[in-house]
Amino acid sequence: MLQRFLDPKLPSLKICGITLPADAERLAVMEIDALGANFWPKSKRFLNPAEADFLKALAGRILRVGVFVNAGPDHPRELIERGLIDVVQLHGDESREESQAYLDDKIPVIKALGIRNDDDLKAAADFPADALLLDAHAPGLYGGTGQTIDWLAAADFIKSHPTLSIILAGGIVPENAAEALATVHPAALDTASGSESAPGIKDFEKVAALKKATA
Ligand SMILES: O=C(O)c1ccccc1NCC(=O)[C@H](O)[C@H](O)COP(=O)(O)O
Repeated sequence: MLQRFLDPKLPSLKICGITLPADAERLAVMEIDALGANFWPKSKRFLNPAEADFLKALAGRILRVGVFVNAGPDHPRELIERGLIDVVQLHGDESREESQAYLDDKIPVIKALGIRNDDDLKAAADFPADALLLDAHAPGLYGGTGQTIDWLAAADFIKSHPTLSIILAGGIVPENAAEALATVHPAALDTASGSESAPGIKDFEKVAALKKATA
């Protein structure tokens, strides 16, 4: 599933920040490629791992990504072992070594990077991960801000690094998703605030419009 999700010829959609079992089920029924569940306790979209067993039933139907911020090595692995998630998304200040350790353990890993400028993009190029998620720089918040990054710079970066798998995040909404794909050509789009009616509550009119724009 990860391979299909990251295939640049078939742009994918990841809906991040799900908190409700019914929303997760509906995303799977709609054949959305991936969902993100946020296990950072300070997120407005925090999903308590003790209440996340509903993710098990979605195995094989939708790629399940667990979002972590500076969680250390054990917590993400525990959720993988519990069968709740397929992929670890490191969305904090995690080091190259931490990310490499997931690759060494054959655990799929996405590293999110807050992008301010070209230097941040250059530094991203050799980060060890299955995919890089380019997000807006958000000190203290880390993600889910609705802020966009410089799409033209991201497009240049992708063009000059054709072997990298890049997910574009930050301020993706139904109104700009098609343009984001046409401009940047990422393997996938990722959205949290652009697909909800309130933090952690998905708006399925927006989800349907996002799916249409990425189809
Ligand atoms: O959404 C959050 O609250 C969040 C908090 C801390 C780290 C990551 C977080 N979200 C992860 C995502 O993958 C979001 O989709 C991404 O940051 C883009 O968010 P948005 O601009 O709201 O679409």
